[in-house]
Amino acid sequence: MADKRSIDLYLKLLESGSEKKRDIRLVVVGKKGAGKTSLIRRLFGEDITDVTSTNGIEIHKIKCKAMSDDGIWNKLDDNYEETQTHARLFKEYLGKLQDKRTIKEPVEAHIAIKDNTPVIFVDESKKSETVSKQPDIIKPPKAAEPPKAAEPPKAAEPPAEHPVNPQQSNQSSEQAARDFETMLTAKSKVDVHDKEEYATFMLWDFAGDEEFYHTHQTFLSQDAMYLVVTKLNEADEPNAKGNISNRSVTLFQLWIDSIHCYSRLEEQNIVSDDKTTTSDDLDPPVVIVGTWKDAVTLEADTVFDVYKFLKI
Ligand SMILES: Nc1nc2c(ncn2[C@@H]2O[C@H](COP(=O)(O)OP(=O)(O)OP(=O)(O)O)[C@@H](O)[C@H]2O)c(=O)[nH]1
Ligand SMILES: [Mg+2]
Repeated sequence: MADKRSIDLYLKLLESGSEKKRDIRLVVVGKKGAGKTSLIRRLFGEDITDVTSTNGIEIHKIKCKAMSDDGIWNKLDDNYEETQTHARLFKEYLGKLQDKRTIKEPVEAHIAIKDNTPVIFVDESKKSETVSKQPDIIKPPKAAEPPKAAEPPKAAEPPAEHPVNPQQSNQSSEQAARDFETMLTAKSKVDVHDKEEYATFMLWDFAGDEEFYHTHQTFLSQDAMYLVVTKLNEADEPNAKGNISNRSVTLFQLWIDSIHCYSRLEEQNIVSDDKTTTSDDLDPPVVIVGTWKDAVTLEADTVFDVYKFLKI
């Protein structure tokens, strides 16, 4: 809800928890016409006959569900977004409920309600503190029956219901709990025992046009992986070998340098007993893809020498 109270509450809740970000970004860069879009289409198993030059950046988003154990990532269908949001909310909500129930045993969770006040779960141990801090909260009367022995928390169970003032009970708390449960379990079929993690795989297909280059800098970051695509057949252009003035090769070098401006790991000097060696591990990771192999006329070794010269 967009009222002021809800927004404040929402912002507080945002600060109260955290989760691992599992999104992956793969950025594909290289000279115009190098075959970036064709490569991506091939990777997606799509047709490449109608590929046209990319304008700006084309972003592909693929929703994945990752098995944490075997590392296999599965593509999800279109309604993933809502399910994922609900799963995130619901797991957090359940975690909080379970904490309340298991910290103190037996736990007697009450729902303190006040009109225009968010639902607050008060546990016995903190009752006095909570009540004194929030004097306006109406404490529900104690249940006639003795509190139940602590049970293992059940998955989709709403907060325990206690005999409370009918005016209160009919209002926000129960309704909210019911709505919440319905929304999360019935509609989106969230499996709360689901141990899998969700992530979005984003593939950025950059335009190779040199006019776009200065804007590309804005989008390069260390939290990505890169594919640098280069036309192998242009390595045999005049002066290519050992000559940085070859346009194709220069642009290739430009991309490698630009990406590594964001390097997280400085080149490390590893000192061992007898010698000092240098680690070439650079972050972010870059995969080099040679395209137009079918059009290469030089020997493979000669092409390799051109790129070797660049000391990448
Ligand atoms: N012969 C040959 N043609 C290719 C190869 N890869 C791509 N092409 C062709 O090269 C042209 C340009 O390919 P794109 O995939 O649009 O290249 P791009 O790097 O995305 O180009 P921009 O988006 O303009 O930067 C298309 O006509 C492709 O069919 C290849 O390996 N061999
Ligand atoms: Mg393209």
